[in-house]
Amino acid sequence: MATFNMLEFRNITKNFGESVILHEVNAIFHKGSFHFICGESGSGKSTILKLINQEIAAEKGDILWQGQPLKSYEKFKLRRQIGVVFQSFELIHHMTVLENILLAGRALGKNRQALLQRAMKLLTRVGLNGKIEAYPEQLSGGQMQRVAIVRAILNKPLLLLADEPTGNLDRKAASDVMNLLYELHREEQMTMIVVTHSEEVLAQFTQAQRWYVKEGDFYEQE
Ligand SMILES: Nc1ncnc2c1ncn2[C@@H]1O[C@H](COP(=O)(O)OP(=O)(O)OP(=O)(O)O)[C@@H](O)[C@H]1O
Repeated sequence: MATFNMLEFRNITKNFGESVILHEVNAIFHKGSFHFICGESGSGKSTILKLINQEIAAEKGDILWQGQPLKSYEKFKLRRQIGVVFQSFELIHHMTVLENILLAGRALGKNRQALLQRAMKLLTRVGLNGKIEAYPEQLSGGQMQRVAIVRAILNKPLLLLADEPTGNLDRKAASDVMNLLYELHREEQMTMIVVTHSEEVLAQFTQAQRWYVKEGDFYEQE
């Protein structure tokens, strides 16, 4: 049987106008692994997540997902397989915690009862089962991010992308959210790629793989 890497960048070049963000970079992300993407502000960290999530396209090269060019997948299929968490939580303010979470599942056409069960299990797991009827504005930042994480993993994606998930949180909430992400990665065998520029976060997880984006290059720290 053919073997393939879960996610692979092959000779990817990405420019914005005259700025070269990535120049012929290669990278491999294995199934079940946990990665940080680091680098200075403006270096291209979010750009890498946006390329994986097909929000933007590369000028040159291929991104392979499960051995096939990412661009050959239908978007809705990728949405089931790749979850995303943002710095700004991106919750819908007029919807309750549970409605926010179920909306993502419904959009992907899954059975409501199964989704509800999974949502309740995850909300209990992240300590928010008492908040299902609350609205986002009634939650702390750390709680909002936990809701966003539950929403992103409701459909058991193979890969979770997180763009500065602790960027809007105080030190304690940031540490709790990062611990939660790492634990969920272990419990759900979910591959994760987390963008951060926080030295504190990096110091907390020395076991994770680190990638740096710098002046068009994208490389793994040995
Ligand atoms: N749609 C776009 N059009 C033009 N330039 C862009 C676009 N998106 C990003 N850029 C530029 O590309 C560079 C990399 O942006 P990116 O958001 O990936 O950086 P980053 O490393 O995530 O930064 P930060 O840590 O500040 O969030 C920046 O100089 C940015 O201004």
